[in-house]
Amino acid sequence: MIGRLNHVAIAVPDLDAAAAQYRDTLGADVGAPQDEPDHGVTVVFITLPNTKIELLYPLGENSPITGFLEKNPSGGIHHICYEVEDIIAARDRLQAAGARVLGTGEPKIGAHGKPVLFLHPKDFNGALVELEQV
Ligand SMILES: C[C@@H](C(=O)O)C(=O)SCCNC(=O)CCNC(=O)[C@H](O)C(C)(C)COP(=O)(O)OP(=O)(O)OC[C@H]1O[C@@H](n2cnc3c(N)ncnc32)[C@H](O)[C@@H]1OP(=O)(O)O
Ligand SMILES: [Co+2]
Repeated sequence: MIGRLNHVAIAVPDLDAAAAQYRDTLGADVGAPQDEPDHGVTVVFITLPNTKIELLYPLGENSPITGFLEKNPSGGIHHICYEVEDIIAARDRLQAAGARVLGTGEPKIGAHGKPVLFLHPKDFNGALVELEQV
């Protein structure tokens, strides 16, 4: 059911410094910061030949990554995003298998303008999983 790895997200305490490090030190193709108010984050996408890295920084007062950064003040890998062809079919299959879909259970539009859902990290080996319909 899951397809390609769309991105690996890293929560960072300083978005400009992290973007500069990927651009200047690692020599990567780094995009501009994008505010995602529906998700409570500002993101910077880094395009690699085979996938993307998503740098995450909290936006607003109820950001879902505030607690994560408090626990990991130097930053850390926050989630992995897999592509699916049909996000509703994927959600229904996962819920039938007992996995917890986060939020309302209805997909939101993600940073690429496509529907996304998140799965509880405790149900997936401690790794928060995002699904993106492509
Ligand atoms: C723009 C979009 C896109 O790409 O298109 C995005 O990615 S938006 C990316 C940002 N959006 C999201 O993350 C949305 C989905 N996330 C959420 O709903 C939340 O962040 C949760 C994953 C439910 C965590 O919520 P909260 O921070 O309140 O958790 P909590 O402190 O109660 O944590 C419950 C347990 O989960 C663990 N936990 C929390 N966040 C985790 C993470 N990212 N990876 C692995 N484990 C994690 C905690 O350590 C704790 O374990 P212990 O109990 O063992 O200590
Ligand atoms: Co993401």
